[in-house]
Amino acid sequence: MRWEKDFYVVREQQYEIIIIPTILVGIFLILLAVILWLFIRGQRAQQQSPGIRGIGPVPPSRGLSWEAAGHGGSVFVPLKETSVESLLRTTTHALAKLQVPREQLSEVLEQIHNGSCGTIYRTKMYTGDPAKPKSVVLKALEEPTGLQEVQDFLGRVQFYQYLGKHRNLVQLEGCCTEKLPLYMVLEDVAQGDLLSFLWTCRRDVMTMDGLLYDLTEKQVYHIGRQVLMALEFLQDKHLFHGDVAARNILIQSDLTAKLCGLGLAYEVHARGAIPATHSVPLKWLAPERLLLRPAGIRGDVWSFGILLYEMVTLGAPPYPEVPPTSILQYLQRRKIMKRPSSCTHTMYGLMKSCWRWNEESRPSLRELRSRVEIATRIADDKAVFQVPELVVPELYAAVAGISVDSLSYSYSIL
Ligand SMILES: Nc1ncnc2c1ncn2[C@@H]1O[C@H](COP(=O)(O)OP(=O)(O)OP(=O)(O)O)[C@@H](O)[C@H]1O
Repeated sequence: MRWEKDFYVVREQQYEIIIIPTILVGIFLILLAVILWLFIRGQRAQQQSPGIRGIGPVPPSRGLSWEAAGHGGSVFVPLKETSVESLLRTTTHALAKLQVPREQLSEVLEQIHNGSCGTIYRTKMYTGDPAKPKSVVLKALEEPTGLQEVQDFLGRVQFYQYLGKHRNLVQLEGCCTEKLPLYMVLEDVAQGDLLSFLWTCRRDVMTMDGLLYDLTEKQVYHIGRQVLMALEFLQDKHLFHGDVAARNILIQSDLTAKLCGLGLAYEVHARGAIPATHSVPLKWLAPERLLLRPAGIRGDVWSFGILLYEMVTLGAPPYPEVPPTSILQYLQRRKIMKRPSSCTHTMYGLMKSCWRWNEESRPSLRELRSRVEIATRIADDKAVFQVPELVVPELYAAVAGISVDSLSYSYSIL
């Protein structure tokens, strides 16, 4: 019996000899695995960090130059910052020359539009003589807002800065970007947009704020020529507008035209392509845009033809008999709008050249401008366009395929 007892003692000691080293080796292996995992994770994070921290603009495409895509004049704010405050701190420094002290702006804001990147207000800016404040328009980005929206807004400010001044583009006067709400301060083109002007010309209104509500053929060419000059300016910077329409042209009392609605031009500049989220009313678009093919300045030439149609019809919706969603099929049958009765053959000839299916066959902006200039010489300066029917904005919006909220027409003058 004794030998049996001894045997058990020996076996118990053997277990200890086997189990303890096994546990130790196990712990060692687990520790090694954890250390290895931490090391690999660190390496990966290092490799990925530029992509995670800086979302830069998509590389340019369709012949946009590196400069035009926002790299030439350090136009865009990289999203390196992790909070709105630090982003504003960094960018405000870059935009120092444009900063307008907030106390120069009146606190009384009159809302005039709900724009695509925030509310648009009219207010007064006190720069010199307090008795002579200047009327300005503010595009505002108000709280609550996110980092992406702030970056986008700042990108738009820098886009205006990059564009520089042109008589026929709405001018940036400055900005307030050191804290929220952010403001883009624009010159006030108080008479409003061309579409509202055209609709008012249908009414028995003679003048308002110094603007004569009459439109002759010569004036149509005068406005058209200015729009072409603004487009040439954009083209020289390897840009295009992408949304040429009467609703995106502002006019002054002396019929100076200023192109606004530069949102799409900014998007293309920043991202190198038209983002899928940016919708533009279909009836103004060239076939290549409707077919989602690469767009360019010749698409603006097409829309310029529609703009001429809008002017001679005093703001009628294009293709009134075609539902907006059927416009591509309509154009694919090689159909274009008929000559409005108020339109001369010369002007209709211009429209038709803009509406050539093949974009290369359409005239260049310079060609178009010289044709407009020649046509101006013989254009009628006496007869005013007349359309007796008044516009019902909701009906117009449905036929034109645009949202009624995007119209700036003041109901008070209906
Ligand atoms: N400088 C201005 N002077 C007078 N009215 C203006 C001015 N800027 C904008 N508006 C008014 O606001 C409307 C919308 O302007 P705009 O298209 O520039 O802004 P948006 O909707 O933010 O477009 P986008 O994103 O394309 O710039 C215009 O049709 C006009 O009625």
